[in-house]
Amino acid sequence: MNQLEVLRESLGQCDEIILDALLMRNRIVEDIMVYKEANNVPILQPEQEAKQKEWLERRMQEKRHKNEVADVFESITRNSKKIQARKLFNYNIVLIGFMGAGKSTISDYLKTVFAMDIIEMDQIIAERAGMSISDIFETYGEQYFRDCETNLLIEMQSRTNVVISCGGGTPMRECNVVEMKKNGRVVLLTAKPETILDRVKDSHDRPLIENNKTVPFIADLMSKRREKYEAAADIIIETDGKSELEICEELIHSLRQMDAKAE
Ligand SMILES: Nc1ncnc2c1ncn2[C@@H]1O[C@H](COP(=O)(O)OP(=O)(O)OP(=O)(O)O)[C@@H](O)[C@H]1O
Ligand SMILES: O=C(O)C1=C[C@@H](O)[C@@H](O)[C@H](O)C1
Ligand SMILES: [Mg+2]
Repeated sequence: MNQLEVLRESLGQCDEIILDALLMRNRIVEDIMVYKEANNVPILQPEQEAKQKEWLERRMQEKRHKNEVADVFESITRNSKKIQARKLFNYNIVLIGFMGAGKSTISDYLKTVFAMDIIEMDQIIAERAGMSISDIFETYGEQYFRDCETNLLIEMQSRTNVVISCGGGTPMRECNVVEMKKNGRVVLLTAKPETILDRVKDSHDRPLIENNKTVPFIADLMSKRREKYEAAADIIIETDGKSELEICEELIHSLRQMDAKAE
């Protein structure tokens, strides 16, 4: 063997070690999930990721290829999150609820903890149309916008482990609810009108309440929509006074309970 062949063989041995370690690591990630569920330990422990980052930082001090190694570990972490998510859910999570209930906030958090892809329905429909939601309503009418919502929900049925953050009015159309449920569990996020007002009072991107940011107006619109929201929901989570972590933990727990009953 010449030197090049020897080096290539050594590289191959390294790859074997990495591959075996990765396969073992992935199995352990799944085992941890099983243990947590069986022993009622919180599924989400974000402090654990911070500890792993600190460990890597310490181990790589003064070492060469620090950035390249950090990049590999980032990918390992991201893929571990995806493995955890797939172990928990083999469907999409569809978030519905009133403006300001926290659909986008909770989607972002689920992306952070489970590396799930997010579908912000309003944003995607606006991007595809090349205009704002208000302009779509004005130019093509609400019916057209609702058709876009229905088509996007149908499109998402070919995906799994995606978080779909619906528009506030998406579940008002019955056929949208039918499409959501074909490959998704529907999670209704709620909050009291006072909480909603407090959350949305400083933003100006919600045309339906822009000129009516008062508790009575929000309460009235909410009560008109409540029945349809609740009818669409597989699970309901009250978000008042709860952190993102608490809401997501409750969401995971309730979905898992629901899946266990269905089995
Ligand atoms: N659990 C929470 N605790 C405190 N603040 C929250 C919580 N959830 C959301 N918020 C805040 O409330 C505001 C509205 O939340 P978010 O944009 O996620 O609502 P949304 O349901 O996506 O609304 P929309 O239907 O208008 O898109 C944001 O500023 C967010 O930071
Ligand atoms: O509540 C609604 O009906 C709407 C809420 C927004 O998310 C947008 O989807 C649109 O402005 C309609
Ligand atoms: Mg949103």
